[in-house]
This record gives sequence, structure tokens and C-alpha cells, in this order.
Amino acid sequence: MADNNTERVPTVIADDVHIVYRVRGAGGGKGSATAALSRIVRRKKGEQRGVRTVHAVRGVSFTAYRGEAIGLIGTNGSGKSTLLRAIAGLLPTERGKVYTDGQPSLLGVNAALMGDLTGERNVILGGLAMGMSREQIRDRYESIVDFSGINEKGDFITLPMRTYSSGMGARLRFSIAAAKDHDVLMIDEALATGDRKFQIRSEQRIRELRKQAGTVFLVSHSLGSIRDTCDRVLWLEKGELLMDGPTAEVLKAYEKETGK
Ligand SMILES: Nc1ncnc2c1ncn2[C@@H]1O[C@H](COP(=O)(O)OP(=O)(O)OP(=O)(O)O)[C@@H](O)[C@H]1O
Repeated sequence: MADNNTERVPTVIADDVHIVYRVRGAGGGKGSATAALSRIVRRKKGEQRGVRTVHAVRGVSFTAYRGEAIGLIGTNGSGKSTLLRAIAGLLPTERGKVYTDGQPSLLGVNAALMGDLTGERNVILGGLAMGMSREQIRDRYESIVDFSGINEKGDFITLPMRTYSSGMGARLRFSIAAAKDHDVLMIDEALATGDRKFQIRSEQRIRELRKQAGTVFLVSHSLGSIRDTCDRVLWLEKGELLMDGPTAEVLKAYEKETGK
């Protein structure tokens, strides 16, 4: 555990957070009897015509502290990515509040890099987007590319990113984000797409980031990655927080429930 963990400085506080998506133009199947019935039910509930709602996160509360690495687990569609996006300030809360210390950085497999630009240009773009100066990017460029391992099999960094495999893209995104120290770094599935060698490197980097007093959130279906990296786990199911506790305890309960 990180030394500074004893101070217990909160970095993220989620207080009864509810997130609701509104999907327009999702009426569907106008003519059928079931569609007509569901329209009537929706109108009774006061929903707007042609707008469906998805209540993706339901009353989640927790406090994250400096030096913690927190895993987020749960079956598909349980609300993990939605919760991270809300913490990053990318989604408004319907009810409840998220308080953060500094600006959390969200690193997802869909992080906005440009497919038509080379890996090289994307390192610069991603670095600037994270608030690094051009000098800082220049200084760290080599180590970012080395860390990503993109050039291990040839000069791929000078090719457009759309030519990368999904694993290569995810590795480059992680490497760019990991080049900077973060107060709160949130990683959505990035590790699962890399190979074992890269996973070990990134797990090591996550441990370093934690030592520099940051908080790391990791969403993953790979329980191995969660076990190796996190000391605390939040288990979400149907948008609700089912369990919040030490990794071994929560994973044991999750494995029992899911039969993994
Ligand atoms: N942009 C969106 N518009 C409407 N509904 C959405 C949107 N994104 C997610 N949802 C819905 O919100 C719920 C939670 O989705 P979310 O992506 O947060 O789950 P997840 O736990 O990260 O899933 P997975 O493990 O499959 O990545 C799901 O019911 C999903 O259909």
C-alpha cells in the first residue's frame, strides 16, 4: 500500500449518483400493438414522445482516496463506463453529485485520437490534450513510443493510426496517458486489449502512478488485471453498487455469483 495512503486524502466523492441517458428517435415499430402499448405507458410515466430513457447508474456512493487503485467490475451493461464518464465530468448527473480533487483524466479504448494521423502526430496531439507542453512531449516522446511497444515489429509509429490493430491503438493511448502524472487516472479496458508483456508493463506503471499520490480507477473484465493492480474493488450490477471492499473479498463474491 502507498505510504501516503495513511493520510486518507479524498480525491473523488460520489454521493448518491444517478445517471440517465435519453435516447431520441427510439420509438421503433410504430404500427405494432406492443409499440402502441409501450407509447401509452411511457406517456403515463411523463416521458417525452420519441425519447427513451436508460437509468444506467442508480444511487452510487463511495469515496476514493489518494494512493488507491480501484477496480470496477460487473457484467456487460452494468454501468461501469457510464460511472467513469460521470466522474470525468463528461456526463451530467440526474441526481446526486460527484466531487473531485483536480481534473480526472479518462483513458478509454475510445479516447479521441485521430485515425488518419500517424501515431507520431497522435502522441503530440494526445500530449497537448492532456495539458503537456511541447517541450514535455518532446522530452518524453521516445519513452512513450518505447513503452507502447508499437515499433517492436517495424516502424509503425509513422503509419496512420487506422492501420493499427485494436490492441496497438489501446497500447498507444495508454502510453500517452501514462506519460503524465495524474491526480485521478481512469482506465477503461485499456489493459485487456494489450498482450501479456504490455499488461505487465502497464501494471508496473499504475503502481508508480499510485506512489505519486494519484488515484487510479480501472475498468476491466480481466479479473487477473484487477487482482494484480487494485487493492479495492467496486462491483456494479444494473447500475447499483453491489459491493465495495478489498479486492480478494469482492472478487471471491463476484466469482461465486458469475461462476467464473
Ligand atoms: N450513449 C448511450 N445512450 C444510451 N444508453 C447507453 C449509452 N451508453 C450506455 N448506455 C446504456 O447504459 C447502461 C450501462 O452501460 P455501460 O456502458 O456504462 O456499461 P458497462 O458496465 O461499462 O458495460 P460493458 O462491460 O459491456 O462495457 C447499458 O444499459 C447501456 O445500454
